Amino acid sequence: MIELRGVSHRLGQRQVLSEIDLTLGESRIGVIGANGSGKSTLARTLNGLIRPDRGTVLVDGLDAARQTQQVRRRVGFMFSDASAQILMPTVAEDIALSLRDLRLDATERDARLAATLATYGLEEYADHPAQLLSGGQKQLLAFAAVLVREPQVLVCDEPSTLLDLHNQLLLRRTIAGLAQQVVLLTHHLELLDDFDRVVVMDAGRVVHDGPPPEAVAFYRALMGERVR
Ligand SMILES: Nc1ncnc2c1ncn2[C@@H]1O[C@H](COP(=O)(O)OP(=O)(O)OP(=O)(O)O)[C@@H](O)[C@H]1O
Repeated sequence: MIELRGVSHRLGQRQVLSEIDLTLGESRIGVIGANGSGKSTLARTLNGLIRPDRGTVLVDGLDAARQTQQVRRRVGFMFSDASAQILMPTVAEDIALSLRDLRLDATERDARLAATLATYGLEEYADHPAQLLSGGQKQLLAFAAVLVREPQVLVCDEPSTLLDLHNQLLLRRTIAGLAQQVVLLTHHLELLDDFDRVVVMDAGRVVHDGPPPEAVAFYRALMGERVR
């Protein structure tokens, strides 16, 4: 369970988040809104990547700004550019790096690595140069590297931006199959069809919060007004 209480944040002259109160308990939650509405900033507060100026973010009662290490074990974060998340030369090394700070014994570490490679169809690429994977495969590697840590929550910031239609469908299927709670920021509104809840942001505030069809309709109407 994630709770945001009175979360506000300024970046430069701009009030990027204003008094956000949210309790996020559903299994699949989408966050939508115009460019610059504050989605990424909000997402980054969920695992302590950004410490808000005011208010608190609690993950299972842990303060994301203070108990950051414990919160990061619970909340995995995926950035939109999968290439930027690749830190090691090969696929297996990159996934293994994610496990390093968990201090698992060698048997457990190898078992998790093997199971994760298999789950994401990356077994035959284990020793492959990670930067030479296709865009979709890099996305799968990014999923693997985050999920091998077995977080309880996965926050994905625009994971579909660079993907073709086939890989978007693959992403949708991958997300649908996850045991984790998922918070997904996206401009691909169709990814949210089967979600439990969609939060609409505008100018740093939550302006709508509800089931996907209503939330998407609200967002479309809001954007429609702006282009008139
Ligand atoms: N380091 C910074 N300094 C000043 N302003 C910033 C900084 N980082 C982001 N901003 C501003 O904060 C606002 C919110 O940005 P944020 O990335 O959270 O929006 P977003 O809703 O995720 O946008 P997008 O859909 O384009 O990814 C934007 O106006 C952005 O220009």
